Amino acid sequence: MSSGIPTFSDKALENLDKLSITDITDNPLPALSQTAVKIRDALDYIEAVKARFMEDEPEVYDEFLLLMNDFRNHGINTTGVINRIRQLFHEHPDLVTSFDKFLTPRYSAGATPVSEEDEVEDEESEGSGTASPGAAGSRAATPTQQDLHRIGSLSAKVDGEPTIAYIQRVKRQCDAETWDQFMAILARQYDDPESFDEEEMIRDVEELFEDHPELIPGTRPKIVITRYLGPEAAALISPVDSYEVVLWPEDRSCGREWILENVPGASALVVTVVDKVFPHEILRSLQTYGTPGDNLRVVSTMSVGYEHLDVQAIASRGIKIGYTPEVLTDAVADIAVMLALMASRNVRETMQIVDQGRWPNFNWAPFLFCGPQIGSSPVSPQRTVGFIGFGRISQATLARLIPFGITDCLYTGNPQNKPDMDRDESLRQKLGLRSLRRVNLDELAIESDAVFVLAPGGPSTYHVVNETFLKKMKKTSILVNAARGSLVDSDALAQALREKWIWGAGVDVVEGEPNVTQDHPLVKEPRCAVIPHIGSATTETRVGMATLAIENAIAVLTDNPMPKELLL
Ligand SMILES: O=CC(=O)O
Repeated sequence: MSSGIPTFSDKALENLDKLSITDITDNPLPALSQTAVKIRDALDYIEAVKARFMEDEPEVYDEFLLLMNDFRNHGINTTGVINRIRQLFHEHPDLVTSFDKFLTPRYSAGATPVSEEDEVEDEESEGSGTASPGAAGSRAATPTQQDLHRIGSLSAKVDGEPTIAYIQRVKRQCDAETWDQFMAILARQYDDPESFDEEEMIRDVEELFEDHPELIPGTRPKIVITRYLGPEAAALISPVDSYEVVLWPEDRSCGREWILENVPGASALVVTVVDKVFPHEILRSLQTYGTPGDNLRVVSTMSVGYEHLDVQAIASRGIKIGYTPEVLTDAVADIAVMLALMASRNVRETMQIVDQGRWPNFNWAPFLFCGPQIGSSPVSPQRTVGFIGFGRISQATLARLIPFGITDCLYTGNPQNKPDMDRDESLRQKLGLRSLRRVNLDELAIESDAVFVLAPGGPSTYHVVNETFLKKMKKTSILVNAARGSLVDSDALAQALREKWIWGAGVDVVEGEPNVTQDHPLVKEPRCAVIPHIGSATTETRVGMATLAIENAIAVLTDNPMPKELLL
């Protein structure tokens, strides 16, 4: 069938007890009752619509779900829903055809819009009994309008959470026996529609999920957010009230106690780069609630770096991790260039002259405060930049430096990854560089006029810039760190500046931050421009990061692919 909705033999219309989500989604079915087939057809249809539209036209899928909900709540009648489906899917005739299979012959007979008279007549003749097993007869597994009402029934009860997502959540979070009991409760409404009592069904489901309160229909997945992330991000969570949002209300870091108190029962945890308390404590805290990771499905950080997360521990519990690469590339590349200029042009020291009111007594002299020019010039026709790490941010920084007159580029890469000569050659040509080469750390230190540290933190890059490295650098060179403090040995850098092994430094990150005070060795060095980790701090970038962090979390909760999942 073109719709992707399978048909079933009569033999398959048996044995409701054997129904499970595996039957519904994964395997050829051994034997299904008529009721089970109907449920499955409805779910399959919703899944097919979702697959068709979710990626490129999510609004069509949303509209379809709303339509089903409206129908279920009698906000629209059968004629209305049929006509709207035909409009909505007018470019997808297979979906219209599949939908017709849910209808009685009267409605499905033609593709032309149906009239109000048809509606009245049909509802009179159909009554409520057509969904009962006894009425299956020749129409076998074809659900009726009544069944269509029921497609929406679950979604209404889960407070806006799409039916499929709710059912998949139940499947994921309960054992096989509970799942079978759940399906049996749902199937009752199909088997005996006349005495079906919705309140009773909800009560039974509530009782069934006594130990899993988050699965009770109407109980929304809980999202814990450690900081208000601005109106754009907030708008992503609030419109349908699909989530129970627990938000730290103050404009300062929430601290570990607050996270530990609130994370039990949460399905998603959204954090920032300053929330360093997990995962050990959090996972321990979850143990008091249930098996760690049972409820918590995603940790989403509003940062590209993830050294504050024990990613291995989180991932090993099946919890997904979201992060925010790309959106901050430009902002961090801007800061890297700024720090390079600040370091080479003595900005820290010269601004202090003004700040301290010493300008009036400042004795101008031809070479006072002169630093190395960042780009090439007739006096120094070659200028080489070196990048420790050559990812997106390094490449964006390099592109920004080209107009200054950079002539050559060196970089070090992750030893696990092979050099990509073709990529390097095409980048070299594109940027008009004389050379662009991957080298080892020694060569990079020796040859570069400016070294940019832009690699991820963590054990494999710990103190790559140390005394040995700094001693190899040119006396006129500068060092910029806009990555993570842990890559640079602060004491060695302070000594290098003090003893003039290198010219200057600019750092946005310092090991041990934010505990960096006036007596920190780097702060005491006038040739070191220190700024407090503001690399991504443009309004546009932070909005992008905040919304991406929330989108990552919501994607997991709605069983969609995460826009930016950290894959280990
Ligand atoms: O440092 C900032 C980030 O990791 O996003």
